[in-house]
Amino acid sequence: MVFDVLLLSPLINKLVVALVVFHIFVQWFCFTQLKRPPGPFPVWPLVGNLFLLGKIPHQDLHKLSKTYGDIMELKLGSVHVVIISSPQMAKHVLQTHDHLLAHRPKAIISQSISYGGLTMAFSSQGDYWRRLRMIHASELLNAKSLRASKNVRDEEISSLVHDYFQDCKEGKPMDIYTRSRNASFNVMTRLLFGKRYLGSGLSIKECEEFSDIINEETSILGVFNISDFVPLLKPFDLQGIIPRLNKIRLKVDQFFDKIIQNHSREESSNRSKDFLDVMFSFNESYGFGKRHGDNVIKAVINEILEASTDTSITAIEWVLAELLKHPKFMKKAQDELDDVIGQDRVVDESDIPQLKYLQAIVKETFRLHPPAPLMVPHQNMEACEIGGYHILPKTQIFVNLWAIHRHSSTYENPLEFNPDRFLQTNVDLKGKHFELLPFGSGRRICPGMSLGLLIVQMQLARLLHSFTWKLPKGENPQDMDMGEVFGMTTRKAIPLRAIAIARLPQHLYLAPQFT
Ligand code: HEM
Repeated sequence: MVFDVLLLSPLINKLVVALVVFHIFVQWFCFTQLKRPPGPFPVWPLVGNLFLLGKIPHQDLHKLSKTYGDIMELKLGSVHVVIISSPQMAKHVLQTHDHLLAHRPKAIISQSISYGGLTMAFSSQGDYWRRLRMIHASELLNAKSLRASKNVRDEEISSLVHDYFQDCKEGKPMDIYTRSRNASFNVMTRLLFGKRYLGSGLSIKECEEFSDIINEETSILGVFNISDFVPLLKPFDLQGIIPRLNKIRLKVDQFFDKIIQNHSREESSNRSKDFLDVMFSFNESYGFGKRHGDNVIKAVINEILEASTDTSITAIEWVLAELLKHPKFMKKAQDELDDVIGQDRVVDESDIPQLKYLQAIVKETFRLHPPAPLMVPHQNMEACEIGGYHILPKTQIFVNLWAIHRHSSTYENPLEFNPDRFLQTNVDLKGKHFELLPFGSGRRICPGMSLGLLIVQMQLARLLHSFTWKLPKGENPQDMDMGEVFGMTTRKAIPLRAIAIARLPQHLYLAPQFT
């Protein structure tokens, strides 16, 4: 109605046309004065290049990079965005100019979920962020802490294998993502505050509460919020995001408040120190009051749970999907497991270094299906240069792993799933080889890389060693849908369901005795 009135007025029409022409002229002028990265032209007022992005942005950006190059600039609404699509350019961003480009943009959803930027991923570089990284490294994620928590991982994986074994007798297809997620959630909640939450035999109400929170958070974190890019639209909240965020925040508050209270009550008893205790000391050292301190704890614990489970389970689901699609690689992995482990014991974490083929499969899957294909956006506060191009201050930098991992300068037949390509190379996943960066690189590199890798490699080793996997009757490997759905992590659009058939002696499937 409003648009109709506007369009009917010739004067307003002329004014709009004049403004658009002026806007395009200003852009052209600025563009020719400074050497800015190439990008689609013209850039429309208000929306910029927003209409170029569809449902799966990393794939759209990959296509655009074929026209505009390995570094390109887009304007999404009023925000300048630079997209990095080659290993060489990624090295400029994550190594050469890392110190300038490791800030984070403030977005409505991430600010709310992180209690206003109190988490590691969404706080800007500075003392608070540095100290958070330090305590994560020294108290939870370093080699010594990982060795100390081995029994927790062993128990949860054995429990997962036991559950699969019980259910596989019926020969029904099983949902891989949900089961695997429960196992790694339990690992994390036990490390963080000494409690198992998800899975069989536990308080149904608490489990459901917890599952709900996590599902809602995962789903909203994957929403592309138009108000972040077109601030004029912010008051209208066209996607109805604010009420959803308020609801989530209330649930997260209630859930974690209970955990913090129970933990404080148990303080006097003789339990061993966990990560919540570490966070209480962190708050004390900063002199945070009760209210702010509790928010810090809720934000940080919530982030670890989100960051650690969805990413690793997404990877596990993709590996199994690729192996079901390419049974010859599944056979090679199982032959290796039989050679190294045999069939009269289960896999142990100490076996992983010898499982070279399994490691190659994991690398190849991370290459084709990086769980976070656009990483977490970086930002520069000051103007700088990348690869000879001028970058305006406060530009959002997206490193497109999906494009980098398919770059023809590095990979032969880049679209083909072929783990053998990693057998003769020294390329690892630790952020030093810019052609394979599923965990990022530089100062923002994923602090949970070692734990994430352990979860992925161990679950896969146990699942492949313990079971033969088949697609449900009537489903053909060649016809398997490998489509993606964009979100906080990029999952398989059609969740994988597969049939497991036990392949080891029965006593290797016993339920663990939880410590
Ligand atoms: C397969 C598993 C995982 C993958 C693929 C993964 C991937 C990533 C990526 C790509 C980033 C962004 C790097 C950047 O922006 O430059 C990141 C950041 C982060 N990850 Fe992970 N991650 C995994 C597991 C974990 C685990 C197990 C934890 C915690 C226990 C964790 C905690 C974090 C945190 C806190 C950040 C933010 C770091 C910062 O901004 O300083 N991740 N991860």
